[in-house]
Order: sequence, then C-alpha cells, then structure tokens
Amino acid sequence: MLKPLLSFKLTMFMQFLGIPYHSNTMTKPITLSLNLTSADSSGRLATTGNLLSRGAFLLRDIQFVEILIAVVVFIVIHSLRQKKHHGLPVWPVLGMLPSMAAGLRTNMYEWLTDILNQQNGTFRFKGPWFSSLHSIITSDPRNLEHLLKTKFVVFPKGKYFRDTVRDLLGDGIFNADDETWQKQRKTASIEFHSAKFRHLTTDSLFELVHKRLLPVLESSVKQYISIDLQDILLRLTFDNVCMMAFGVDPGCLRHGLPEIPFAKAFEDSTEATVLRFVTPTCIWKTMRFLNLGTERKLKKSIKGVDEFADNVIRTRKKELSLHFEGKKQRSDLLTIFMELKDENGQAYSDKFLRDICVNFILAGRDTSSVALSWFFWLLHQNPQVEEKILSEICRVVKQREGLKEEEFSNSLTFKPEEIKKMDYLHAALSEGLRLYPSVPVDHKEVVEDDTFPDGTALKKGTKVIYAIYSMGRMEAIWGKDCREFKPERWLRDGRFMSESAYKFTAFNGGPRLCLGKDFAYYQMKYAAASIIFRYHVKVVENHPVEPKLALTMYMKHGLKVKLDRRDASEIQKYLDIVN
Ligand code: HEM
Repeated sequence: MLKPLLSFKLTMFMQFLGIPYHSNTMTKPITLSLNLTSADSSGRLATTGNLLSRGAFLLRDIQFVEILIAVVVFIVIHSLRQKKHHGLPVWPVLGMLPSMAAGLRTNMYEWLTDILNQQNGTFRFKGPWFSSLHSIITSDPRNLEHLLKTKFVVFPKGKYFRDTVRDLLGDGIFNADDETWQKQRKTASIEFHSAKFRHLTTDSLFELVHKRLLPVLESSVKQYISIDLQDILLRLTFDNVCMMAFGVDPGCLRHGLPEIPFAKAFEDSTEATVLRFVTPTCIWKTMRFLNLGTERKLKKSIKGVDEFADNVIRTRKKELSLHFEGKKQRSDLLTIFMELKDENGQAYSDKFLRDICVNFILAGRDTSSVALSWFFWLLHQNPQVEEKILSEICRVVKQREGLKEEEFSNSLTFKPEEIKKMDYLHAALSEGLRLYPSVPVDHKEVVEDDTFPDGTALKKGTKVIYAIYSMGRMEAIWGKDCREFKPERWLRDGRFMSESAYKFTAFNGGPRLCLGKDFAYYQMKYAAASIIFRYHVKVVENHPVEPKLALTMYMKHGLKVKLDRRDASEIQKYLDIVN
C-alpha cells in the first residue's frame, strides 16, 4: 500500500526533472548529483542553476518522503501496539472501525467473543473520530446485574437507540423509556398474566400446530422434499403473535407457503434498521434525507407495515363502535389498548396503537422461531439429546389416566400440564438459547457518570452494549465445557433449575425482563414436542449454518431439513423403556 504511493511520488519528481525513472530502480541521491555536474560542463549556467535548485528540491522531497515513511511506520506500530491494551488496534481518525469492518465480514459474534475473552469480559470500542460508534462492550455478569437491575434508572435504552430504531418501532415498548415504557409494561403485564389472554394464545397455538404446522411438515414427507424449517417456524410464530397483538390471522403458515406482503415488509424493515447500528449516524441520516440505498428500502418496507397496521386498526375501531350484542369479546392487545385512556383521558392515537402492536410482533415473532431453529440444528448434532427428549415425552404422556396405547399415534396432542412437566425439553431449549440467544447483543445508554463493578469508568452519554451471545461462551461463567450442548447442566435430580438472569441473559433481566418468557417456553416446547414425537429432523448435508447480522439471531441461509416419519416401533421402544 505504502510502496506504490511513494514510488508514484518519486516518479512524478523524476519526470519533473526530466530524468528517466522507474519505480523499481530506487536511484540514490549521489548518482543524481553526479549527473547534475556533468550537465554543468555544457556551459549553460542558467540550466545548471535550475537543475541545482531542482536537485535541492528533490533532496528535500526525499527527506520528506523518509519522514513520511517514519511517521507512517510509527503510526502503524503505535496503532497495532494498542491492541494489547484495548483489544484491537486503534487507528488515527478511524479508531477501531477497520477491525470492526473485518469482523463484520466473518462471524461478528465470534469475533466479539474472542476480544471479550482476551479483555476479561469488558472492552472500550473506539469508533471513528466524531462518530457515534464509541461504546463499552461487556459480558461480565456483575456489570449486567448492575445495569439491568441495581442501577436500572441510570441505564435506559437512551436517545441513540431510540433515534436509530424510531422509524420502525416508534414509541412502542422496545423503544420506550420512563413513563411511556412503564405504562405499556404495566398494561401488557396485567394482560399477559390474565387467564383470558393465556387461553387466546394457547388456543391459537394449538390450532396453528395441528391444523397448519403438522400438515405442512407431513406434506413435505409425502413429497420427499426438503424444507426450510426456519422459514416455517417464522410463519408459525408470526401468525401466532399477530393473533395476540392484533387479533388477526395473517395466514402465513399454510400449504404453498405464500408470500404475505406484511410479513415481507416486516422482515425487510428490521433488516434495514439493524444496518443503522453499524453505520455512522450522519451517514444514514444523510441517506435517509436523500432517500438512498438501504434507507430507501427501509422507508418502503415501513410503509408496508403501516398500511397493514392502519387497516387492522381502522377495521377494529369500526367493529368496536358497532358493539354487536352477544359478539365474542376480543382479548388481543390492540383491543385492550383501544379501550384504555391516556393521562389526559383521551383515547390513544392510531400511531401509538400501531407502535404497540408492531413492537409486540417484533418481540414475539423472531425470537421463539430462531431459537427453535438453532435448537433443531443442535439436536441434529446431538442425537442422544433427541432420544432423551422423546423418552421424556413418552414418560409424561404415559402418566395420563386411563391412557390407551393407540393414543400414541400421529394424532396425539399434548395438554398444557404435560408440557409443563417436560423438564428435560425445557433444559435443552435453555441450553440452545445459552449458545444461540435470539437477541445476541443489546444496548443501553448511561445518563449519569457511573462505574461498573469491574472498575470500568462510565461517562454520561456512553453507550453500553451487552454481548449476550458471548456470555454463553465464557469459561469464567459456564466452565471449560461452555461451548458444548449439555442440557444436563440445567438439571438437578431431573428437575429444571433456572439460572440467574445476569448469567443467562437470553430473556434480559431486572424490570425489563422479557414479558413473554413463560409463553415463549410454552410455545417452543409445544412445537418442539409435537415435531419430535412424529419426525426425525435431519439437516441437509453440507447446508451452511451461520448467524445473520440482524436484531435477532436468524440463520443466514435458513435451515434446510428433511423429515423422516418415526415409525410405531420406535415409539413402542420408548414406551417399553419407560414401563
Ligand atoms: C425465545 C423467545 C424469546 C426470547 C429469547 C426473548 C428475549 C427478550 C429480550 C432479550 C428482551 C429484552 C429486549 C430489550 O429490552 O432490548 C425481551 C423483551 C420483551 N419480550 Fe421477549 N423474548 C422471547 C419471546 C417473547 C414472546 C413470545 C413475547 C410475546 C409475544 C415477548 C415479549 C417481550 C416484550 C413485550 C418485551 C419488552 C419488555 C420490556 O421492555 O419491558 N418475548 N425479550
């Protein structure tokens, strides 16, 4: 890089003097002065003077070049030496951006994990001068407890996060702080714990699994074709969460797997939003202003999301205003929030209602489906875990009173209390989430000077990123076998034992602990048990599996699998074992 630049400069000056010069013949200054003396003998004094001054200029220039080389070498060595202290080289002007760019081209989360491991769990990312990328990145459970619980008020989501995702998430729960957040959290929390809402969600899941998911899977078996399991699971959870949020079934999961414009718009908008986090703010804001590139895509996809939401809100308002006698009472979030009033006694605006629903869809759609995708991939590599899950399913169902053996057929359905008893499955899903958390990194902002328990000083305005993915791969937290898939680490005497939320942060912790955690486990366990009981899920050979850079941890190339139906003798084997 440096050599061509210098040789280009020398070539220019040689040409200026009229001396033939090739970059590979680094002519020494002495040779040059000899040439100048021989030119003197021709008696042309003016030319000689000219040449002498040109020569002096050249010598000065060569000194300049040498100084330049020395400065550049110094900068390179100095920047590289910073790696020891800061975890990464720190370049003038660009800070750590070149290393981050390289990290983005590989597996970003593994790249981050390596640095955090070298830096004892916390490091300071220095972005380019005047950029918004400076931050503290941590995976230390002590710091997590401090920021998520002990000093919760000092670490809100903050202005940077809110500004970055506002176009998509508005003032919805994921993107709100203070009263706006509290209000939504309180209402949604009451709702999530109400029996009516639980029935709505479990009933809708039951219908989706038995009337849509299993028939779609069965049809792939009959046709001997492979399917993208991640896509199918995303459709399942999308339909399920739209029922919870809007009370509307978009019908993504059905035969033929149709492309639903709302689902597509939703996916595109989350993808384009996440790119803002790795782009200096001034650049994406300029792109947004000029309606260019990813910002143009974002604008278009948000329009698609808004159109769907506006339509549902308008229809629901009309429906509620009619007050049909004897009409079945709806218990979705949209209806609940529509019936509430704000602090001035006014109904919530359509925009706010849209924000609430979009945030819940984001919360409930991508998280459980990507968690299940990674889980099935891990099962494929750990068949002994799959066997233990199947054995547990058979043992739990066998405890049913008056059970007949023919019930162990393709039409078996699980009862909610049976799902609860499946501790090993619960442990296996938790283990999957430890290694592949659906939200791999999360973000906070410091609103007053503070210090982390590990001694890191935090200035007001600092951004803090907690690396949930990396936490699952820290020997200091999980021991030497931290990279192994071992559901047993979650069990004591066969019972599931939960871990501290600051060590296992897949569901966040403190006052902002995931509101849908219990439902998510139920949903994942129900879907997983229903699939595992009927099929072996085999990942197609050589299918590439790697995470995609997004708000949630998608598999970049989906999960191509082929299903094999389990035969009755296999189930019988497990029934005999449990007998
Ligand atoms: C495996 C499944 C899930 C995982 C791993 C998960 C994880 C998380 C995480 C990490 C957060 C914190 C996000 C943040 O503050 O930046 C969160 C918040 C939240 N989750 Fe979940 N989630 C899951 C499923 C669900 C489901 C199914 C729902 C409901 C439909 C849900 C509803 C929420 C809500 C409403 C919040 C916001 C809480 C708040 O800010 O007060 N989640 N979840």
